[in-house]
Amino acid sequence: MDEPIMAVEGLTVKYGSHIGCKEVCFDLYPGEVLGIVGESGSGKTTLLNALHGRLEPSHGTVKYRTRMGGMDDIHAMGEPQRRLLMRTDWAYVHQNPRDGLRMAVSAGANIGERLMGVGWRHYGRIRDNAVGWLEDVEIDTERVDDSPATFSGGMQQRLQIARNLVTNPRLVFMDEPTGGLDVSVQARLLDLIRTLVAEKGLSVVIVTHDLAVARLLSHRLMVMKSGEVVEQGLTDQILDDPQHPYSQLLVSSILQI
Ligand SMILES: Nc1ncnc2c1ncn2[C@@H]1O[C@H](COP(=O)(O)OP(=O)(O)OP(=O)(O)O)[C@@H](O)[C@H]1O
Repeated sequence: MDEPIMAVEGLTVKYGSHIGCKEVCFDLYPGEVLGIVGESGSGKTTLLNALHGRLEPSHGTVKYRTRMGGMDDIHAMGEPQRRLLMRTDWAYVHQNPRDGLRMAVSAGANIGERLMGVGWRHYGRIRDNAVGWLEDVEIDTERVDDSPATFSGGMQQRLQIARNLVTNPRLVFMDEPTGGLDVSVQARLLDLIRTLVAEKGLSVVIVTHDLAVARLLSHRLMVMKSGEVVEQGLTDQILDDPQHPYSQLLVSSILQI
């Protein structure tokens, strides 16, 4: 079996005396998609932010397997090293594409500048790559010089995904990537994400309150309530036969998924 790409132990975040998330433990393996589900306020975003270093834990560790093969504690490393990971190995897809895109520059530049950030310099190659990615995420390549501000919500989200994946990250964090979109747009986007994740063998941690999204994308699920993980396991197992009363409540609140 592969070695984990991320290992999380006893991760706890407090806001003053208030618990954001408590004693979270899991290993994430290459190519695995982990869904974090739970109602609003259950600690999903707190956990996601602690995983990629934006939030400092009160205790516990998050270790990440670098390309060199070692496991580095991401809270012990310096900010420059974390930023480098964010530019190269990691990607972050925000719920609101405006938080992950630069609206003042063209769609092509949104993709191209990530490549420049990892050292690409040849304009023609950068542009060709950007155009290729627009095709991959089903955006009309004639729109390459348009500002994302002129795109629909679904197009903006697809552009954000292209901008994130162009540098071939190994680990992608997603925060409600289909939230706020129409159901039909959501379905197409989910399909695209599922295809890209499988094709590129990405490891993904995805936060969602939508169990249908979790069912479609994730191999494994973690159910959170009041900052604690109340159940974790294979997605199908949890959704078909939830053991914890809170998971049972979540699942029964969905009529059909
Ligand atoms: N900056 C903060 N300061 C104080 N408390 C916070 C802060 N951010 C979150 N919390 C609290 O921590 C708990 C977990 O919040 P969090 O945002 O992680 O939940 P969530 O599951 O992501 O919710 P949502 O789905 O609504 O985004 C909540 O009780 C919330 O009020």
